[in-house]
Amino acid sequence: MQTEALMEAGAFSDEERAAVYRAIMTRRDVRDEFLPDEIEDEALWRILTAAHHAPSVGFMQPWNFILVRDEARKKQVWQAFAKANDEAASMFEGEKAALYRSLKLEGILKAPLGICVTCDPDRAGPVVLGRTHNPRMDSYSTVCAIQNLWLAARAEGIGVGWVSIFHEADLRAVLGIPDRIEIVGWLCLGKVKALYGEPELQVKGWRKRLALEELVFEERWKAPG
Ligand SMILES: Cc1cc2c(cc1C)N(C[C@H](O)[C@H](O)[C@H](O)COP(=O)(O)O)c1[nH]c(=O)[nH]c(=O)c1N2
Repeated sequence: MQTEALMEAGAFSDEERAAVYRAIMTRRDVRDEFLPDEIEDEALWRILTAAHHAPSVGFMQPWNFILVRDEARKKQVWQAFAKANDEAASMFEGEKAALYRSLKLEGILKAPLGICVTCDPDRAGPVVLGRTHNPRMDSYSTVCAIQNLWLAARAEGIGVGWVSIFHEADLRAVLGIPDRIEIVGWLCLGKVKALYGEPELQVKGWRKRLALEELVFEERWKAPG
């Protein structure tokens, strides 16, 4: 062990621990609660720094963050969403379809900042430590970065909404993203008036949080029920 490279690893103080869990429990996906106020550069950089400190396979750090503030560009992104969302609505049936159409599933135009998070599979060369047997590991790493960003934003009082209802090719065309780069998420960021206390999809009757007890198994897989 290279002891000179190690840091202290004890549990956090009660207050620090409470703050970490508070960020986790009160993080919400934001669609409609955005305020128009700009996010300060310092806060944005702290949030992006948190994202950049996520774990990544082979420490490849495959992410990029494309910051989009231009209204015309956001309008193009929204149009790509609107097309896909219409298609999505037709995939549900009956009451579910009606409920789907009543949901607002993005804040692309309302949020002052859009961030397209991408994954570059070539960032660390063709053979990556840890990705040798599962090529999806670089995408998973990028998702870890998004989660760090989401939690740091919560601590900064900034809301984040993840929008995934797009044809990837449409977003690629709008943002000039080359084919070899994967688009992992479109994030809407902005200060917020308030947040839902529970997931909005639960509040609006789409789906409830599952009981953790039914999801944790000892030793062997168990079919539900
Ligand atoms: C990969 C991925 C993709 C999406 C989402 C999340 C994630 C992780 N979510 C947000 C999702 O609906 C939300 O996280 C859950 O409903 C739980 O709510 P809270 O995040 O706790 O508020 C989401 N929400 C939405 O309104 N439109 C969308 O396109 C998406 N896409």
